[in-house]
Amino acid sequence: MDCYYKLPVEKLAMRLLLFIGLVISLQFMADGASLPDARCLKKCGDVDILYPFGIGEGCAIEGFVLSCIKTEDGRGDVAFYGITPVLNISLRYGQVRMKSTYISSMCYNLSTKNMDYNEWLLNLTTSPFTISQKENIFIVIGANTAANMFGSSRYSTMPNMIGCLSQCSPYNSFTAQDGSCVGIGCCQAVLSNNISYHEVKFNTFYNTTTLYNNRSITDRASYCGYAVVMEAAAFRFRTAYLNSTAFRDEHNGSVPVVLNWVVGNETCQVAEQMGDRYACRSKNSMCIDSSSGPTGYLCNCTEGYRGNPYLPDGCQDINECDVNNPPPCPGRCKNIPGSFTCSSPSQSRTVILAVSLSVGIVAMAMIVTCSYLVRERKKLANIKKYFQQHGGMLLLQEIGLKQGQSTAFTIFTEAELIEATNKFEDKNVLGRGGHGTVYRGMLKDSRLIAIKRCMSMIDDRQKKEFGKEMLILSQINHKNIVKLLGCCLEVEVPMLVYEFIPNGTLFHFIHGGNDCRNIPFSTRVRIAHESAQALDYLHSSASPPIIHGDVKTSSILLDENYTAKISDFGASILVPTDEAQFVTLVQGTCGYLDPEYMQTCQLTDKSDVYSFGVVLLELLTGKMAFNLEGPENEKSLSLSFLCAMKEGRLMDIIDHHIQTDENAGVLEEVADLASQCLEMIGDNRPSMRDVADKLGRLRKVMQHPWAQHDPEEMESLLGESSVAGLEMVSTGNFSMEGGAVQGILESGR
Ligand SMILES: Nc1ncnc2c1ncn2[C@@H]1O[C@H](COP(=O)(O)OP(=O)(O)OP(=O)(O)O)[C@@H](O)[C@H]1O
Repeated sequence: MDCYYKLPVEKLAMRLLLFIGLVISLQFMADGASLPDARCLKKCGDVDILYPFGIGEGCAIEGFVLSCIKTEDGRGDVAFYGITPVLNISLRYGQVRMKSTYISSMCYNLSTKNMDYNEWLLNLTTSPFTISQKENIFIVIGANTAANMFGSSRYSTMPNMIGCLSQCSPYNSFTAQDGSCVGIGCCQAVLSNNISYHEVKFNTFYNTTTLYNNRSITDRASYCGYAVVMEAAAFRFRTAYLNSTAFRDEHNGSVPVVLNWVVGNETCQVAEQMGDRYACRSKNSMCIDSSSGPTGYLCNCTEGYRGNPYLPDGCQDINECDVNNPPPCPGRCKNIPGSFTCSSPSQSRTVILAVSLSVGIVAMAMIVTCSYLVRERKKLANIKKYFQQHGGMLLLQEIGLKQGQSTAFTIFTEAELIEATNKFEDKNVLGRGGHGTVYRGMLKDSRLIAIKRCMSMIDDRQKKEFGKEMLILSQINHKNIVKLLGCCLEVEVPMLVYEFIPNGTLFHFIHGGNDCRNIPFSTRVRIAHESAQALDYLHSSASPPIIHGDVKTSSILLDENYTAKISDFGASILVPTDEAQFVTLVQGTCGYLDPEYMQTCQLTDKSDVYSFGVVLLELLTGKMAFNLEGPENEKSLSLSFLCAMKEGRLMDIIDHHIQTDENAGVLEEVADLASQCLEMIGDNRPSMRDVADKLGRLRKVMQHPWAQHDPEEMESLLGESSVAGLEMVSTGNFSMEGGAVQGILESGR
């Protein structure tokens, strides 16, 4: 608004000098300042209370104690410094923004017809605060107002005086304008330095008395003049301030003012030596000498940190890579304490590649290790499972009980057998049977072994009893039976470990090569006798009795002296003690199978006798038990033999190598014995004991050729009348027995 009226100049000497609530006689040092604890308020109203400020004693450094007071309407809180409300606190710049009610004014008093002067002084001398020179400005508002500000600094004895005159029409020819404070209705002057004390004085020569007196009847305007130190950025002149109370009203009787503050009364250099009294507590903080005076200092967080430097650990690392948008590097940004590093895109790629590669390798190594561990664990679980499944525990118990007895039965680990056979190498295969493959192996103590690795598992009943049965079989100790040394139970299908018999099978001996047929008769009878003794032992002396179940020339092995050794009885079964439980297991080999067993499916010791009869026939004839390629009536050796016997053409079928005069009698006896073994009805067959005895006697006869010419001698040798009719044979070379067989074979070649 324009100032049109000229008021008589009247000096109203009303000077209000108030010593304000901000006058604080404080030692605003950090001396022994207590740190705020959890109960100290962190906020009051909208103001964040940042240490060294605090609400109440114990929460602030001396001189920075604020109070949190309810607003008049009771709705909110306001932080006060003394009687002055705090607007906000800046730690970084060491400033506090406050509401200043120290607005000096001069207004025309209707009753006294004079000007009323209301002048303020502000004394901050003993406080840590100074009025910021940079942020504040001295303002004089009025149509005809002149005011001086007398200021002083705590640090200087030099007074600081500023004067400002504001005039506008009608006191001069200029009209005031909104936003313009150039001496027309509004005058402003910068402070010469940071001041800790100031007082305002109006020049009474300039007043609005004339203007008031000249006003029209209806003009009720209040023509006041104002003088104030306030925040420059918060002030914008309006002409309405000239003829109304708008200036005071607008700011609710107060204006913002910015104060500087410092901690301590010393310089950084001194403060840093003060130990506990040094206010910069955070380890990532630094001291800054005060810019508002020669002494006192501020604390700031060092570069790369932010937070409150006045608190221990108050300065926290800034993650520059996160906070900067765009990020501070074109490549890969990596935050490090107090800073960050950048790697160029290509470096980043290399790093990424290297990292991914290492992560990949580590992951791979972990996967391999894990799968190895899982495999090993599974393997161990399987070992345990199979071992238990196959009756290993029972077997261990039994072995424990039988300790001290002569049995040397071993439970082999799979690893031992793998090592012994060089990982079941093909060149160690001794032969492949119907149930599996047999490998030669050598144990650590240089003992040779034969390992039977079966293809399929035995049935469930046998599974449970397997270990136990193995132990029973291992106790069989007969010179003509292959010794079962042990077994391996920790695999799905158990493996059997036998003593190694070096000279192959009887089958191979008879049918194997061109000269093999030329086996002396005595050797054949010896082998038959030894085999019969072994079977008799299984039937009669083993406890419990054992049926071999698969007697054939390929399950009779020959040792280094060509002594017969019955093998493969691991597949045989123990004779059931309960008669009702006759075995219904179908086993045996074509050509050797007991015809009665074929009908009844009941395997008995007489089944072994029948099969042995076929072995006898192979020894006598040199023919195979079953010849698929032969004519119909000659396919089965037993059938063609029985036929020949019946038709009286025995010699047609007997191996011509052994058809000598001296052999004839015993030959017929053996043939007769074979035919008895081949009886259709099991009960009509002799027992293995009978067969073994007879073969034994026949061997004696052959060793005493003279007896063949003396029926009495013969009878006593044979020990039975049936051989009375035995045809006497001339003396042969009977000395070529046992260990001499090899010599025979060699001389026969
Ligand atoms: N203890 C051993 N010592 C040396 N060789 C052996 C031994 N046991 C078996 N063999 C060899 O392994 C071959 C296969 O044996 P296996 O007992 O599996 O055969 P099979 O009796 O012919 O067959 P099946 O298991 O069907 O009865 C035999 O023919 C023999 O040559």
